[in-house]
Amino acid sequence: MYKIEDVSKSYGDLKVLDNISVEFAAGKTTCLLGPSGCGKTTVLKILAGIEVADSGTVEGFSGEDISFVFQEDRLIPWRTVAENLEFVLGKAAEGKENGIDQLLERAGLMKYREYYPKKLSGGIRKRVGILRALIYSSSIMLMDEPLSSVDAANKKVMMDLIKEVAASENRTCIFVTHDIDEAIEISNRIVILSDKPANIKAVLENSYIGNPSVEGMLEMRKKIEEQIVR
Ligand SMILES: Nc1ncnc2c1ncn2[C@@H]1O[C@H](COP(=O)(O)OP(=O)(O)OP(=O)(O)O)[C@@H](O)[C@H]1O
Repeated sequence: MYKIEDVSKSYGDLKVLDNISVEFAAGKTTCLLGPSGCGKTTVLKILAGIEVADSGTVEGFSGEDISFVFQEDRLIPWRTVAENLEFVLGKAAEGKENGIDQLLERAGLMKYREYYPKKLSGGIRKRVGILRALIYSSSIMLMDEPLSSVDAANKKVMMDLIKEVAASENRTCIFVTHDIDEAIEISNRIVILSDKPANIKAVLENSYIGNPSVEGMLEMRKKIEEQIVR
């Protein structure tokens, strides 16, 4: 089990997290859903060890292989798309060209294989960043609004890919978004955060995931909206 317990964090006088406790089920996807600026990125950074909590405990993350999709893309500018993907494989890259090409094909990005990042749109750079997180054989994926500048059709393709890799490789995924539909589509559990200082408003088990019924989705959406307006 991965978890944070009673975690608080301030930046100077600004209290961002107020005694937050969340459990993240291993091999499942947990969504952190909350308004812009409430502290979602700060939670991910604490999980990754990039920021340190002022108080509270973080369990299970240290020493794990983590892929982190940052809000802004962090592709290496002097490497092509394919080289950016190869890079995270390190020595394991040999013989993996097929895997890289399959992933590029699935994501509809094959034609950008030899492009350098500066020639790509923001949305395409984000999609390459997601592929990089998927191809790296991490046990934990931390994703910070990875689909924010991706158009609707490609969003669907990327979500299906993330779900497929997370399920087939039993990865623990923590996915940050402020988009309710994304949260419903991708996660097993949805943690709803209140505005600053962020605290847990509700934790909903998402019975919709993997169940394509529109009614199920609408019902889930209603449950979330009830928590958000409260
Ligand atoms: N290093 C920092 N120094 C000072 N303030 C910061 C720092 N990082 C974040 N903040 C502030 O803390 C608050 C929470 O930021 P955070 O990025 O965690 O929110 P978020 O929920 O991820 O927001 P968004 O959805 O807009 O990315 C914001 O008000 C932000 O301005």
